[in-house]
Formats: sequence, C-alpha cells, structure tokens
Amino acid sequence: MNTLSPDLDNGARQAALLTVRQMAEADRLSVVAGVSSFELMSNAGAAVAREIQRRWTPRPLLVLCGPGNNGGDGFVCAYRLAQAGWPVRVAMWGSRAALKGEAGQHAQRWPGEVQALSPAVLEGAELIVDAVFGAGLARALEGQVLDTLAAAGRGTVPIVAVDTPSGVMGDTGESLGAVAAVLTVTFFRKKPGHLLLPGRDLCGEVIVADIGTPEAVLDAIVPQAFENHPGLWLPDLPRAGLDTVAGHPPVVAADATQVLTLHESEFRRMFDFVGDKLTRTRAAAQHGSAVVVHRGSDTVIACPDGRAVIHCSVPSAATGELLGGIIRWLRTQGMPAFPAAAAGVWLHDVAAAEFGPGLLAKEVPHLLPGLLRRLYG
Ligand SMILES: NC(=O)C1=CN([C@@H]2O[C@H](COP(=O)(O)OP(=O)(O)OC[C@H]3O[C@@H](n4cnc5c(N)ncnc54)[C@H](O)[C@@H]3O)[C@@H](O)[C@H]2O)[C@H](O)CC1
Ligand SMILES: [K+]
Repeated sequence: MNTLSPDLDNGARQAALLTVRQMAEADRLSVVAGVSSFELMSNAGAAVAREIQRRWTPRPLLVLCGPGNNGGDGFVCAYRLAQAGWPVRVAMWGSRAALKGEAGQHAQRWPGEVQALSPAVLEGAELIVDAVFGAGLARALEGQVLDTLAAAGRGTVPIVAVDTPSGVMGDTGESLGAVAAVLTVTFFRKKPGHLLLPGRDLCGEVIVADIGTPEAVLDAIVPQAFENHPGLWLPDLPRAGLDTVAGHPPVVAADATQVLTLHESEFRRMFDFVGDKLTRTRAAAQHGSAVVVHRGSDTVIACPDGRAVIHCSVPSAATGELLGGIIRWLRTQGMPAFPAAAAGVWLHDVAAAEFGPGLLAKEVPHLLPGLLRRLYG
C-alpha cells in the first residue's frame, strides 16, 4: 500500500499541510458539518491562552489585534487570560466596531479598553501576543503595524504568534516584515509557511491545536503537501528492507522515475523557475518528470504529480552523495521513487546523527538495515 498515494491514509492525514485557501475551505466544511465559525474562533483563542498558561506565570500581557479573524482569536485569548486573573491589555490596528462576524462578536465580549496600535503601547508589557494578521495577510506590513511589531522585535519581551507571526506568508514562508516569535500556535494543521524558511525560524516553537475541525474535511480537500514523517513512507518500505544484508541481490525498483538531489546552487544552474522554494521545486519535478529533492535546512521533495513533502532539519556537513546512496538503496528494496526520496531524506538526518559526518555512501547497505530495524522493526 503506497502511503503517499492519493487516498489519504492515516500517515498522510496526520502529516498534511494545508494552504491558506485549503484552510479556509476546512473552516467552511466544518461549518457545514455543524461546527460554527464562532466555536472555531473560541477554541482557537482558548488554545492560545492555554499554551501561554502552560509556559508562563501570570504577568502583564499585551494582545495586539488586527482587523480580521486573527484579531478575533486575539480577543478570545485576551478575554480568557483576563478571566484567569492575568493583567491584560489589548491594542488594535483599526477599530473594534469595524470587526465583522464572529471576530466582532468576540471583540464585543472584551470588557476593557482597546488602545490604538503604536510602539508606545509596548511599554510595561512582559509578554506579547501577535494577533494582527494570520492567514489573511495580503501585502507587506507598513505604518503603525510595521513600526509596532518592529519595536517589539527589537525588545526582549517574548512574542507569541497566533497562527503565524504577522507578515509571514502561510503558503510560502516568505516574510513581508514579520518579527520572530518564540511560540506560534496554529490550528488544525500546519501550513507550508510554518516549515519553509524564513517562516520556520520566525515561528519559534510551533504548536498545532485542535479547534474542533472534523478530520473528515481532509477527504474533500485532498492535501498535496506533507511534513516529512515516517508515517508517510514506512508502510512503503518493504519488510525486506529491514532484513536485507549486504550482498543480497537487489529487488527490482518499483518504478523508473528518476530522483534528482540538488542543493540550491545546483538547482539554480539547472532550472530558472521563479517564486518560493515549494513552487520552484514542484515546477522542476513537473518539468523534468522526476522526483526532485531540493536540499537545505528546509528540504522540499516534489513529485511530478504535484505532491510535495517538506523536511526540516538542522544543517549538516553530510554530502549529497550520501543522500543519493541512501535513496538508491531504498529503491533497490522496491520502494517507489517519491516515498524513497522522503524516507531517504529522513534517514539521512538520522544516519548523520548516528554515524557522524564520516559515513560514506558505500557503507549504507551495511548500516541502514540495522538502523531501520532498531528504529521501526
Ligand atoms: N481553521 C483555522 O485555521 C481558523 C483560523 N482562524 C483565524 O483566522 C485567521 C484568518 O482570518 P482572516 O480574517 O482571513 O485574515 P486575517 O485576520 O489574517 O487578516 C485579514 C484582514 O487584514 C487585512 N490585511 C491583510 N494584510 C494586510 C496588511 N499587510 N496591511 C493591512 N491590512 C492587511 C485584510 O484586508 C483583512 O481585512 C487565521 O489566521 C486564524 O488566526 C479562525 O479564528 C478559526 C479557524
Ligand atoms: K499573527
């Protein structure tokens, strides 16, 4: 059974990444299934408050709210923590009266004052919640939003981001003026921007909170991007892979698709696609009818059919030759190209940590079966 097949099984379901548009669709389908937008927002704001309480004792908290639903989540968070006895202030970009729908409803429940957003409001805050923009970010930060967040970023007060740090594009991880958070609480599933640089570094720790979105919405959405995880490809690894000893005749590869492993500089020499890393890698895979492994500390593995896996790792000195060796070995075990590439990138990280930087491609067939057996056998 091919886990990275179009029928989502559990591994792919858990590892799914949703685009901003798909997340909006998930919200719409949740409402159809009987979970109201008001409830989703209540749960989202409560999740942020809960994660804050898990990490910090009560202290002067400043919640920065924006003009959309991200700001609505901020008002819920402010309300919850104030109820729990925290000293909370709210500052907003735009006017509370202009907040629409459930964001407006939640904002009306905030009993306190709402200050205008400016660097001056930061005075006295010992923890900041960034609920200015999330998935709805449409352009670069400017004016008071940019000035206030930049001032917060220059200070030492920790920032907790709601959904994404304001200014990070959910689909690409690009920054349009965002400052780094120590914690980002997102909802239902991550978006590619939580894993792609510089977004990943700006998010700090990422927590995915359950806000009541029914899992079944994924069947209609059919995600095309996934965070690398053994659950995605372990069922594709033939049992033989765990048992093979060096010298056994290789099993015939499951498919003939070529796998290209490329560093950024190699990628740029071969392709002149523009845009973010996910888009460019997908275009290269489609163009070359090959699985493309675009390496980095945010490695993107793209399949010609449009699916992609994103893998976050600490940069290592390990070579592309070693990664190529691991992927080739997995394919001789009968693994199809796409899951073999995703598994290879994962195992390459584990192998580099286990065996150090001296590991050579030719040693792979001797070492990996034992490693795999220990990890997953
Ligand atoms: N399932 C979920 O993930 C849920 C998420 N929730 C939260 O909702 C936001 C997304 O809400 P949305 O209203 O679509 O967008 P924003 O609040 O991010 O902002 C929209 C608002 O801001 C204006 N705008 C965008 N960029 C700029 C800019 N650079 N400068 C000025 N103004 C800008 C835009 O025009 C809109 O008016 C998501 O992130 C979650 O936090 C739900 O609460 C629950 C379900
Ligand atoms: K935000």
